[in-house]
Amino acid sequence: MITVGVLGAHGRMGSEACAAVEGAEDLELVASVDIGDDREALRAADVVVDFTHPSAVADNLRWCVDAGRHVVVGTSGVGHELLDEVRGRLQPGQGVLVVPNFGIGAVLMMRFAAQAARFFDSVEVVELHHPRKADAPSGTATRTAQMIAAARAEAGLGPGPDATTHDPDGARGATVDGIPVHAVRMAGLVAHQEVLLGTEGETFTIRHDSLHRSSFMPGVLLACRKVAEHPGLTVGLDAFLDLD
Ligand SMILES: NC(=O)C1=CN([C@@H]2O[C@H](COP(=O)(O)OP(=O)(O)OC[C@H]3O[C@@H](n4cnc5c(N)ncnc54)[C@H](OP(=O)(O)O)[C@@H]3O)[C@@H](O)[C@H]2O)C=CC1
Ligand SMILES: O=C(O)C1=N[C@H](C(=O)O)C[C@H](O)C1
Repeated sequence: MITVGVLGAHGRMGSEACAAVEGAEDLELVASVDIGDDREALRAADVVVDFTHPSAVADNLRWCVDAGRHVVVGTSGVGHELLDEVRGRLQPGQGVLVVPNFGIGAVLMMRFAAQAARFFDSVEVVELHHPRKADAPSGTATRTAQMIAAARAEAGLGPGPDATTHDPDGARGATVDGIPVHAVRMAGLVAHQEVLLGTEGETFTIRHDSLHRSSFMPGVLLACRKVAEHPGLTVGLDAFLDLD
């Protein structure tokens, strides 16, 4: 039996994760912690799962690592600096898994986007989410853009063609590692993303839709089961899936 604690337990993802853990025969939910609660309860957990807020995740992650817990981070907004710091804080045998998106389709979308990126002149990312989301661009879009940029750099490709010289309102969107990223917030949506690729006479669109937060739960449970078997810091669920 693997014991699990959830941070952000009252939130949209945290509550879903608590229910999923409670429904799994090989996992036991031993701590449900939300804002204002004492994190000490998490010491009873082999694995702590964080679904809190981009402004809270760094402090939580430091606390969990220093408490010697294995950690699964679902919260968005974990940047390179924090990853480097965490790597240096880890104790031998301790596993931390940071997952921009637990959906299997989203993991594949990111992979396929990176695979396709070198074959097209242009590539842009459009992420679409529910309007209660705190951060933009999404963690998934950021990770996708980073993977695309790395693949293009490896192939010796730079940014896509773009004649824009006048964009006073930022209509061309943000850029992540040089890749344009656009964020839509709209009532009725959950979590969606399109990767648009184009070259002479041809376009290619990769789209993923999470229609319900249950889509993330198989990935969350897999992460809880496997994180202790992967000591060190891992980014992305890919490493825990047999994708090749
Ligand atoms: N990796 C993935 O596959 C997915 C990741 N996410 C990410 O997960 C995060 C949470 O999303 P979501 O569940 O929709 O957000 P919610 O706002 O619904 O839930 C967050 C919960 O965490 C609580 N909280 C905030 N700060 C702390 C803290 N310091 N300690 C403990 N609890 C805290 C909030 O309390 P209060 O409301 O009182 O502030 C709230 O109950 C986001 O970063 C989101 O992007 C979401 C979906 C999938
Ligand atoms: O806030 C959300 O809802 C989601 N957040 C994650 C992100 O920022 O990528 C994952 C998914 O997109 C849902």
